Amino acid sequence: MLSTSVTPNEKRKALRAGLASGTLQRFPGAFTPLSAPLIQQLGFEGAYISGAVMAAELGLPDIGLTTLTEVAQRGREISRMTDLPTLIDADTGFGEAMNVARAVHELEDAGVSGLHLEDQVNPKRCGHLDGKEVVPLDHAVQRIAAAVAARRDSDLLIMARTDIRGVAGLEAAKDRAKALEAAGADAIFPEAMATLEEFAAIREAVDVPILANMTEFGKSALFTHQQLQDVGVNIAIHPVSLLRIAMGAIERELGVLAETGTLEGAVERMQTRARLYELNDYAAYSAFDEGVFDFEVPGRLIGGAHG
Ligand SMILES: C[C@](O)(C(=O)O)[C@H](CC(=O)O)C(=O)O
Ligand SMILES: [Mg+2]
Repeated sequence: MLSTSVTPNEKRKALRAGLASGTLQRFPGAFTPLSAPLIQQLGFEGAYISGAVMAAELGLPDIGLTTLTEVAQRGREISRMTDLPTLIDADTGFGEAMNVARAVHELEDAGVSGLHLEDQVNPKRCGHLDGKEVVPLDHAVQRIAAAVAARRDSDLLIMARTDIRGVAGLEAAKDRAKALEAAGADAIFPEAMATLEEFAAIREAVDVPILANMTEFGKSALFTHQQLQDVGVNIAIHPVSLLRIAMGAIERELGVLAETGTLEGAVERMQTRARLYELNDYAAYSAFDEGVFDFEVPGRLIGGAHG
């Protein structure tokens, strides 16, 4: 009820343990706070909080227009709704090294378990588009070093994302991954890897956990969790999938309403009221009410029907 009873530090420790377990950690993108308990109930190991989704929900393209305030707020809203670890997209860190430090503090206070910082120039773009640019190595290293130095909880996971593969190829991605690991990154997010062999090459290049981004309509084929685990990937994200599924269904059913004037025929495909109330733990609130409003003072019942 209200919020998870698992503390941010407990989630951070769970994230690190999962990444070290040798079992692929599966992190679908929670596109709303309500989708976080669904991810948990279906048995996934964590929830990803996508920057592209936050931008899209605001009707913005994924080019770094969301503010740290908006991102931290969403990180808090989603993290409070699940016992699972949450990994958030911190884009390029909202500016230079000092801005990165501030972003780490705000996201840490929001209760996320980990964050990733990318080496794109500002304004950034989706990592699966062409025409990206990355900052020089020393600038990318500076961002990670600033983040590692700024965190107050040493269990907060600082993940370095590099977009350089799409700019300068796989060898450059291996070199940059090593440098970012040396700068203190706890994990590496090699963006837009094209094949399983490329993931295997990054796996061989670094000792820290690596992430696979299984986003649709991008540069990577949609490998299965088993395929990714077999080449040593430690965590797979499906960042925008839930938003895409939801918006696809919404567009289809709204079309039916526009055409027929009723959604009667769509009800069977909808989430039921009962299921919604399960997800937001409605019963716990009723129990809380009863406990509070039927509080008994000797000789007198306060609130409820008698208060
Ligand atoms: C992972 C990502 O950074 C995100 O914001 O979710 C995006 C996802 C996408 O655009 O499909 C990305 O740059 O890959
Ligand atoms: Mg992003």
